Amino acid sequence: MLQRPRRNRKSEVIRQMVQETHISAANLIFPLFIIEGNNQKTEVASMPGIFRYSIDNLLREVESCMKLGLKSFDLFPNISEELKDKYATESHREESLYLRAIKQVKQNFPEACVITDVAMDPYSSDGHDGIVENGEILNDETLEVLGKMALAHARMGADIIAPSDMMDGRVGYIRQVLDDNGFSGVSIMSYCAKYASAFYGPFRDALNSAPKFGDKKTYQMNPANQREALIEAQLDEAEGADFLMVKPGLPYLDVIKLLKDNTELPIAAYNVSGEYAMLKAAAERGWLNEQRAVAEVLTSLRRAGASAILTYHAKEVLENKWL
Ligand SMILES: NCc1[nH]cc(CCC(=O)O)c1CC(=O)O
Ligand SMILES: [Mg+2]
Repeated sequence: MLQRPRRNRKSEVIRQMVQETHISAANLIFPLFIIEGNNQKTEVASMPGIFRYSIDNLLREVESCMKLGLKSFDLFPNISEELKDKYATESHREESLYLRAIKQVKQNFPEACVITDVAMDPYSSDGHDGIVENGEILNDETLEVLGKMALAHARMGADIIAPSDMMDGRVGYIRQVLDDNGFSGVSIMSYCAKYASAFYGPFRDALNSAPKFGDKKTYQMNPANQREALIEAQLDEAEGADFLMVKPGLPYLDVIKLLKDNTELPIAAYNVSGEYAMLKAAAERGWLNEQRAVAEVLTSLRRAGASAILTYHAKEVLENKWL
Protein backbone atom coordinates (compact mmCIF):
# COMPACT_ATOMS: atom_id res chain seq x y z
CA MET A 1 0.00 0.00 0.00
CA LEU A 2 1.57 3.28 -1.12
CA GLN A 3 -1.27 5.35 0.22
CA ARG A 4 -2.26 4.88 3.83
CA PRO A 5 -4.64 7.77 4.69
CA ARG A 6 -4.46 6.78 8.36
CA ARG A 7 -0.88 8.19 8.55
CA ASN A 8 -2.36 11.71 8.42
CA ARG A 9 -4.63 10.88 11.34
CA LYS A 10 -2.05 9.34 13.66
CA SER A 11 -1.62 12.22 16.12
CA GLU A 12 -3.51 15.29 17.25
CA VAL A 13 -0.76 17.54 15.87
CA ILE A 14 -0.96 15.99 12.40
CA ARG A 15 -4.75 15.87 12.44
CA GLN A 16 -4.81 19.60 13.13
CA MET A 17 -2.13 20.28 10.50
CA VAL A 18 -4.27 18.78 7.74
CA GLN A 19 -7.64 20.05 9.01
CA GLU A 20 -9.52 21.56 6.06
CA THR A 21 -12.31 23.48 7.77
CA HIS A 22 -12.07 25.96 10.63
CA ILE A 23 -14.73 27.82 12.50
CA SER A 24 -14.49 30.70 14.94
CA ALA A 25 -16.61 33.31 16.69
CA ALA A 26 -16.26 35.56 13.65
CA ASN A 27 -18.35 33.13 11.59
CA LEU A 28 -21.27 33.04 14.01
CA ILE A 29 -24.45 35.13 14.09
CA PHE A 30 -26.65 34.89 17.19
CA PRO A 31 -30.43 35.26 16.71
CA LEU A 32 -32.09 37.08 19.63
CA PHE A 33 -35.81 37.36 20.46
CA ILE A 34 -37.22 40.60 21.88
CA ILE A 35 -40.34 41.26 23.97
CA GLU A 36 -41.97 44.37 25.42
CA GLY A 37 -41.54 45.25 29.11
CA ASN A 38 -38.89 45.76 31.75
CA ASN A 39 -36.53 43.17 33.16
CA GLN A 40 -38.25 40.39 31.19
CA LYS A 41 -36.54 37.11 30.26
CA THR A 42 -38.85 34.27 29.25
CA GLU A 43 -37.61 30.93 28.00
CA VAL A 44 -38.97 29.52 24.73
CA ALA A 45 -40.52 26.19 25.78
CA SER A 46 -39.43 24.34 22.64
CA MET A 47 -35.92 25.89 22.72
CA PRO A 48 -34.30 25.22 26.12
CA GLY A 49 -31.64 27.86 26.89
CA ILE A 50 -33.11 30.41 24.46
CA PHE A 51 -34.99 33.42 25.85
CA ARG A 52 -37.09 36.39 24.80
CA TYR A 53 -35.57 39.56 26.28
CA SER A 54 -37.01 42.97 27.05
CA ILE A 55 -34.74 45.72 25.71
CA ASP A 56 -32.90 46.30 29.03
CA ASN A 57 -32.06 42.61 29.32
CA LEU A 58 -31.30 42.42 25.60
CA LEU A 59 -28.53 44.96 26.12
CA ARG A 60 -27.12 42.85 28.98
CA GLU A 61 -27.22 39.76 26.80
CA VAL A 62 -25.48 41.54 23.91
CA GLU A 63 -22.80 42.75 26.30
CA SER A 64 -22.07 39.27 27.62
CA CYS A 65 -21.88 37.94 24.04
CA MET A 66 -19.51 40.72 22.99
CA LYS A 67 -17.16 39.69 25.82
CA LEU A 68 -17.03 36.21 24.29
CA GLY A 69 -16.14 37.65 20.88
CA LEU A 70 -19.66 37.05 19.54
CA LYS A 71 -20.43 40.34 17.81
CA SER A 72 -23.11 39.69 15.19
CA PHE A 73 -26.77 39.55 16.13
CA ASP A 74 -29.99 38.93 14.21
CA LEU A 75 -32.97 40.46 16.04
CA PHE A 76 -36.58 39.17 15.99
CA PRO A 77 -39.57 40.77 17.73
CA ASN A 78 -42.43 39.13 19.61
CA ILE A 79 -45.38 41.45 18.98
CA SER A 80 -48.55 41.38 21.06
CA GLU A 81 -51.64 40.25 19.18
CA GLU A 82 -53.51 43.59 19.46
CA LEU A 83 -50.71 45.41 17.58
CA LYS A 84 -50.97 43.11 14.56
CA ASP A 85 -52.92 44.02 11.43
CA LYS A 86 -53.26 43.01 7.76
CA TYR A 87 -50.58 45.45 6.63
CA ALA A 88 -48.03 44.96 9.44
CA THR A 89 -48.08 48.69 10.15
CA GLU A 90 -46.40 48.08 13.52
CA SER A 91 -43.30 47.04 11.57
CA HIS A 92 -42.48 50.60 10.56
CA ARG A 93 -44.13 52.60 13.37
CA GLU A 94 -41.59 55.09 14.76
CA GLU A 95 -41.72 54.02 18.43
CA SER A 96 -42.21 50.28 17.91
CA LEU A 97 -40.46 47.74 20.12
CA TYR A 98 -38.27 46.51 17.28
CA LEU A 99 -37.08 49.92 16.09
CA ARG A 100 -36.26 50.97 19.67
CA ALA A 101 -34.31 47.74 20.15
CA ILE A 102 -32.19 48.24 17.01
CA LYS A 103 -31.41 51.80 18.01
CA GLN A 104 -30.48 50.89 21.58
CA VAL A 105 -28.18 48.05 20.58
CA LYS A 106 -26.37 50.19 18.01
CA GLN A 107 -26.07 53.14 20.41
CA ASN A 108 -24.65 51.02 23.20
CA PHE A 109 -22.53 48.73 21.03
CA PRO A 110 -21.51 50.63 17.89
CA GLU A 111 -18.94 47.96 17.01
CA ALA A 112 -21.57 45.18 17.00
CA CYS A 113 -23.03 44.01 13.68
CA VAL A 114 -26.81 44.33 13.87
CA ILE A 115 -28.77 42.30 11.35
CA THR A 116 -32.47 43.05 11.10
CA ASP A 117 -35.28 40.82 9.91
CA VAL A 118 -37.48 42.20 7.16
CA ALA A 119 -40.74 40.22 6.89
CA MET A 120 -44.36 40.86 7.78
CA ASP A 121 -45.18 37.69 9.71
CA PRO A 122 -44.41 38.79 13.32
CA TYR A 123 -46.64 41.85 12.79
CA SER A 124 -49.28 40.34 10.51
CA SER A 125 -52.74 39.44 11.86
CA ASP A 126 -52.72 36.71 9.18
CA GLY A 127 -49.35 35.35 10.32
CA HIS A 128 -48.06 35.46 6.75
CA ASP A 129 -45.03 37.08 5.15
CA GLY A 130 -47.16 39.07 2.71
CA ILE A 131 -50.41 40.97 2.39
CA VAL A 132 -53.30 38.51 2.13
CA GLU A 133 -56.26 39.11 -0.15
CA ASN A 134 -58.94 36.45 -0.72
CA GLY A 135 -56.57 33.84 0.66
CA GLU A 136 -53.75 34.82 -1.70
CA ILE A 137 -50.39 36.36 -0.80
CA LEU A 138 -49.89 39.50 -2.88
CA ASN A 139 -46.31 39.92 -4.10
CA ASP A 140 -45.84 43.45 -5.42
CA GLU A 141 -48.05 45.15 -2.82
CA THR A 142 -45.99 43.44 -0.11
CA LEU A 143 -42.77 44.93 -1.51
CA GLU A 144 -43.94 48.39 -0.47
CA VAL A 145 -44.30 47.28 3.16
CA LEU A 146 -40.89 45.58 3.06
CA GLY A 147 -39.32 48.75 1.67
CA LYS A 148 -40.76 50.84 4.53
CA MET A 149 -39.54 48.31 7.07
CA ALA A 150 -36.02 48.14 5.62
CA LEU A 151 -35.75 51.93 5.51
CA ALA A 152 -36.92 52.21 9.15
CA HIS A 153 -34.27 49.65 10.18
CA ALA A 154 -31.55 51.53 8.27
CA ARG A 155 -32.54 54.77 9.98
CA MET A 156 -32.08 53.09 13.38
CA GLY A 157 -28.56 52.05 12.43
CA ALA A 158 -28.93 48.48 11.11
CA ASP A 159 -25.73 47.18 9.51
CA ILE A 160 -27.34 44.43 7.46
CA ILE A 161 -30.97 44.09 6.34
CA ALA A 162 -32.11 40.48 6.04
CA PRO A 163 -35.37 39.98 4.10
CA SER A 164 -36.78 36.58 5.11
CA ASP A 165 -40.12 36.74 3.30
CA MET A 166 -39.42 35.13 -0.13
CA MET A 167 -41.43 37.63 -2.21
CA ASP A 168 -40.04 37.93 -5.77
CA GLY A 169 -38.04 41.07 -6.51
CA ARG A 170 -37.70 42.22 -2.92
CA VAL A 171 -33.89 42.42 -2.92
CA GLY A 172 -33.88 44.84 -5.85
CA TYR A 173 -36.79 46.81 -4.42
CA ILE A 174 -35.16 47.19 -0.99
CA ARG A 175 -31.77 48.04 -2.56
CA GLN A 176 -33.44 50.85 -4.48
CA VAL A 177 -35.25 52.23 -1.42
CA LEU A 178 -32.05 52.17 0.64
CA ASP A 179 -29.97 53.81 -2.09
CA ASP A 180 -32.59 56.50 -2.78
CA ASN A 181 -32.52 57.46 0.90
CA GLY A 182 -28.78 57.70 1.40
CA PHE A 183 -28.22 54.19 2.78
CA SER A 184 -26.08 52.75 -0.01
CA GLY A 185 -23.70 51.44 2.68
CA VAL A 186 -26.31 49.22 4.34
CA SER A 187 -25.92 45.57 3.27
CA ILE A 188 -28.56 43.05 2.25
CA MET A 189 -28.37 39.44 3.41
CA SER A 190 -31.05 37.73 1.37
CA TYR A 191 -32.87 34.65 2.60
CA CYS A 192 -32.31 33.37 -0.91
CA ALA A 193 -33.13 29.67 -0.82
CA LYS A 194 -35.63 29.47 2.01
CA TYR A 195 -37.62 26.27 2.10
CA ALA A 196 -41.15 25.60 3.37
CA SER A 197 -39.82 23.65 6.31
CA ALA A 198 -41.19 21.84 9.35
CA PHE A 199 -38.08 22.98 11.24
CA TYR A 200 -39.40 26.52 11.87
CA GLY A 201 -41.93 25.33 14.46
CA PRO A 202 -40.09 26.43 17.64
CA PHE A 203 -39.32 29.87 16.11
CA ARG A 204 -43.02 30.42 15.50
CA ASP A 205 -43.62 29.47 19.17
CA ALA A 206 -40.99 32.04 20.21
CA LEU A 207 -42.67 34.85 18.28
CA ASN A 208 -46.24 33.57 18.27
CA SER A 209 -46.07 34.07 14.51
CA ALA A 210 -47.53 30.89 13.01
CA PRO A 211 -49.78 31.44 9.96
CA LYS A 212 -53.45 31.77 10.97
CA PHE A 213 -54.51 29.73 7.95
CA GLY A 214 -52.87 27.66 5.23
CA ASP A 215 -49.11 27.30 4.87
CA LYS A 216 -46.20 29.17 3.26
CA LYS A 217 -45.79 26.91 0.21
CA THR A 218 -46.74 29.58 -2.36
CA TYR A 219 -43.68 31.61 -1.41
CA GLN A 220 -41.19 29.37 0.41
CA MET A 221 -39.49 26.69 -1.68
CA ASN A 222 -40.38 23.03 -2.07
CA PRO A 223 -37.91 20.93 -0.02
CA ALA A 224 -37.64 18.56 -2.98
CA ASN A 225 -36.01 21.19 -5.23
CA GLN A 226 -32.33 21.93 -5.63
CA ARG A 227 -31.95 23.50 -9.09
CA GLU A 228 -34.61 26.08 -8.30
CA ALA A 229 -32.21 27.49 -5.68
CA LEU A 230 -29.93 28.52 -8.57
CA ILE A 231 -32.70 30.63 -10.10
CA GLU A 232 -33.25 32.34 -6.75
CA ALA A 233 -29.49 32.89 -6.35
CA GLN A 234 -29.04 34.37 -9.82
CA LEU A 235 -31.93 36.77 -9.27
CA ASP A 236 -30.76 37.91 -5.83
CA GLU A 237 -27.23 38.43 -7.07
CA ALA A 238 -28.45 40.49 -10.03
CA GLU A 239 -30.69 42.52 -7.69
CA GLY A 240 -27.76 43.50 -5.47
CA ALA A 241 -27.64 41.05 -2.56
CA ASP A 242 -24.41 41.04 -0.52
CA PHE A 243 -24.95 37.61 1.05
CA LEU A 244 -27.04 34.63 -0.02
CA MET A 245 -28.63 32.58 2.73
CA VAL A 246 -29.75 28.97 2.67
CA LYS A 247 -32.34 27.94 5.23
CA PRO A 248 -32.70 25.53 7.04
CA GLY A 249 -29.05 24.44 7.30
CA LEU A 250 -28.34 20.82 8.07
CA PRO A 251 -31.03 19.23 5.86
CA TYR A 252 -29.89 21.47 2.95
CA LEU A 253 -26.08 21.03 2.84
CA ASP A 254 -26.33 20.17 -0.86
CA VAL A 255 -27.98 23.54 -1.54
CA ILE A 256 -25.25 25.41 0.36
CA LYS A 257 -22.62 23.61 -1.71
CA LEU A 258 -24.50 24.27 -4.94
CA LEU A 259 -24.66 28.02 -4.30
CA LYS A 260 -21.03 28.08 -3.14
CA ASP A 261 -20.00 26.57 -6.48
CA ASN A 262 -22.14 28.93 -8.53
CA THR A 263 -21.68 32.37 -7.03
CA GLU A 264 -18.81 34.42 -5.66
CA LEU A 265 -21.03 36.00 -2.98
CA PRO A 266 -20.55 34.85 0.61
CA ILE A 267 -23.05 32.21 1.71
CA ALA A 268 -24.87 32.24 5.04
CA ALA A 269 -26.56 29.18 6.50
CA TYR A 270 -29.38 29.33 9.05
CA ASN A 271 -29.16 26.48 11.55
CA VAL A 272 -32.85 26.96 12.43
CA SER A 273 -34.94 26.59 15.58
CA GLY A 274 -36.08 23.03 14.86
CA GLU A 275 -32.50 21.88 14.29
CA TYR A 276 -31.60 23.39 17.67
CA ALA A 277 -34.62 21.81 19.41
CA MET A 278 -33.92 18.39 17.92
CA LEU A 279 -30.36 18.34 19.17
CA LYS A 280 -31.23 19.74 22.61
CA ALA A 281 -33.94 17.14 23.12
CA ALA A 282 -31.59 14.28 22.28
CA ALA A 283 -28.84 15.73 24.50
CA GLU A 284 -31.28 16.16 27.43
CA ARG A 285 -32.10 12.48 27.17
CA GLY A 286 -28.40 11.64 27.11
CA TRP A 287 -28.82 10.13 23.64
CA LEU A 288 -25.88 12.00 22.17
CA ASN A 289 -22.90 14.05 23.28
CA GLU A 290 -24.07 17.63 22.95
CA GLN A 291 -20.66 19.28 22.72
CA ARG A 292 -19.46 16.99 19.94
CA ALA A 293 -22.76 17.02 18.06
CA VAL A 294 -23.01 20.83 18.05
CA ALA A 295 -19.40 21.26 16.91
CA GLU A 296 -19.95 18.68 14.16
CA VAL A 297 -23.13 20.34 12.89
CA LEU A 298 -21.54 23.81 12.73
CA THR A 299 -18.37 22.47 11.12
CA SER A 300 -20.47 20.63 8.52
CA LEU A 301 -22.24 23.87 7.57
CA ARG A 302 -18.83 25.55 7.13
CA ARG A 303 -17.48 22.56 5.16
CA ALA A 304 -20.44 22.75 2.77
CA GLY A 305 -19.53 26.36 2.04
CA ALA A 306 -21.13 28.72 4.55
CA SER A 307 -19.07 31.77 5.55
CA ALA A 308 -21.55 32.81 8.21
CA ILE A 309 -23.78 30.59 10.34
CA LEU A 310 -26.87 31.85 12.12
CA THR A 311 -27.24 29.57 15.10
CA TYR A 312 -28.92 29.47 18.51
CA HIS A 313 -25.86 27.52 19.70
CA ALA A 314 -23.56 30.53 19.10
CA LYS A 315 -23.23 31.70 22.69
CA GLU A 316 -23.00 28.30 24.36
CA VAL A 317 -20.29 27.05 22.01
CA LEU A 318 -18.11 30.05 22.90
CA GLU A 319 -18.95 30.02 26.62
CA ASN A 320 -18.16 26.33 26.92
CA LYS A 321 -15.32 26.32 24.35
CA TRP A 322 -17.02 23.60 22.32
CA LEU A 323 -15.34 24.47 19.01
N1 LIG B 1 -40.06 35.50 8.20
C1 LIG B 1 -40.22 34.42 9.03
C2 LIG B 1 -39.02 33.73 9.56
N2 LIG B 1 -37.79 34.27 9.73
C3 LIG B 1 -36.97 33.30 10.31
C4 LIG B 1 -37.73 32.14 10.47
C5 LIG B 1 -37.31 30.83 11.05
C6 LIG B 1 -36.09 30.79 11.89
C7 LIG B 1 -35.97 29.56 12.71
O1 LIG B 1 -36.77 28.61 12.63
O2 LIG B 1 -35.04 29.53 13.52
C8 LIG B 1 -39.00 32.40 9.99
C9 LIG B 1 -40.09 31.39 10.06
C10 LIG B 1 -41.04 31.25 8.95
O3 LIG B 1 -40.73 31.50 7.79
O4 LIG B 1 -42.17 30.89 9.25
MG1 LIG C 1 -36.32 35.22 -4.52
